[in-house]
Amino acid sequence: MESLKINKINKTVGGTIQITGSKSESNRLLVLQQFYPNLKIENVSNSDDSKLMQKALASSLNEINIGHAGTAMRFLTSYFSVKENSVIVLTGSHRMKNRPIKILVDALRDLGSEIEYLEKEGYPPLKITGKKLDKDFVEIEGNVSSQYISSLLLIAPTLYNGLRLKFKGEVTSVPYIKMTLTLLAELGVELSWDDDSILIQPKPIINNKTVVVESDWSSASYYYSLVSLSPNSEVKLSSYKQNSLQGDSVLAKIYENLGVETTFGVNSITLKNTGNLNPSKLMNLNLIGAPDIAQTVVVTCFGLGIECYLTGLHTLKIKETDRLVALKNEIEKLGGVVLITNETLNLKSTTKINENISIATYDDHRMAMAFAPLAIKVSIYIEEPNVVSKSYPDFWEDFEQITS
Ligand SMILES: O=C(O)C1=C[C@@H](OP(=O)(O)O)[C@@H](O)[C@H](O)C1
Ligand SMILES: C=C(OP(=O)(O)O)C(=O)O
Repeated sequence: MESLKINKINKTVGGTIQITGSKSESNRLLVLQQFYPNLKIENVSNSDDSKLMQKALASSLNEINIGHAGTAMRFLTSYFSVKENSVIVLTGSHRMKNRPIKILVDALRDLGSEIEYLEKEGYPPLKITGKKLDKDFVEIEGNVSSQYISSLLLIAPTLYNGLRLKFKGEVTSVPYIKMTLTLLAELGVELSWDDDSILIQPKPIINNKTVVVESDWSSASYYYSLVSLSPNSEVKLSSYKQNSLQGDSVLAKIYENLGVETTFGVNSITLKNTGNLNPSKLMNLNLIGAPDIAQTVVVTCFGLGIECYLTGLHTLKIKETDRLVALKNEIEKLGGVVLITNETLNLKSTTKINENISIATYDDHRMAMAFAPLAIKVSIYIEEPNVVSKSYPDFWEDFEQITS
């Protein structure tokens, strides 16, 4: 097993980092570019997930393996369903074969798609026979993953009559649905969202358009954590904007309470440790709209010795790993106390952090990146450090640059 030792950081953290485009925005735009070839995309994410998406879209093979990339799996299921005259087997990593997809497949079948399960009912791999879909209304459950909804929305303007999508029950990770809708609207697609229904009008062609992808806010979260834990630190990140499509930009607000001030410049943000922290304060947050920053926030609070109570975490169980269990296991190795349910996490406040602990990463990029900032407090080992490439291949070089 490969493992990376990060020695306790003695320097004040500081520097400037350029992070590539959001993987969520990139993977949406890459699908849309297939429908609208006159769409140009700049600052595309260099993540494995976006490279896998590009490779899949360019592939002439009849079996495509998208590894651990959830958005690629979900978005391509709809994409290949409407790609006429194609028969594709869409598969992924062992974990992907255990991430549910039934809700999306049922919705696509209701619209007329031909999709078969090749192994376990409700899970990848899928055999998808592309065809023209002529229905224009579908109902879908919204509480398991917003990616199923985004996936349908991405093909919606290519359907002859567009699509009316009605939600059953509560909808999770809503900012990601808004991101999809905003990108469609930027391309000129007419749409509306009223209560439990989204209506997308057909749009067979668009005018020439260039979209510059904003850099990835989920990747920025690890610098928020570092700055919060490192007194007097200051880090500049580009290219970011105040009016973001990414729900994880809520970081700026959340970390105000964790001693980090965010200043928006031209295309950049500067994070500064203010030292304004009330260590007795309980961080009580609902992260239903920003599930990917849960690990970062928990580890920051642990490093600061602050109790936190996070809710809205039910989707964490079906991500790259069961992130609730993974967080509990690893924080408890470091000497913390974590109570979890299927949708909440309560970290108790502790003062001591065990040194030289080896953090398991469970094939989850965010486990590796979320625990790295604890090196401000203690020397730590990160197992399988290369997992970071799923979303942020340059993470370790960038981390090294500002911490040494
Ligand atoms: O649509 C997207 O780009 C994403 C939606 C979220 O998933 P869920 O909707 O499954 O929570 C998020 O966790 C994932 O990293 C990216
Ligand atoms: C959950 C994530 O990705 P996905 O669901 O696209 O695999 C993530 O990047 O944290």
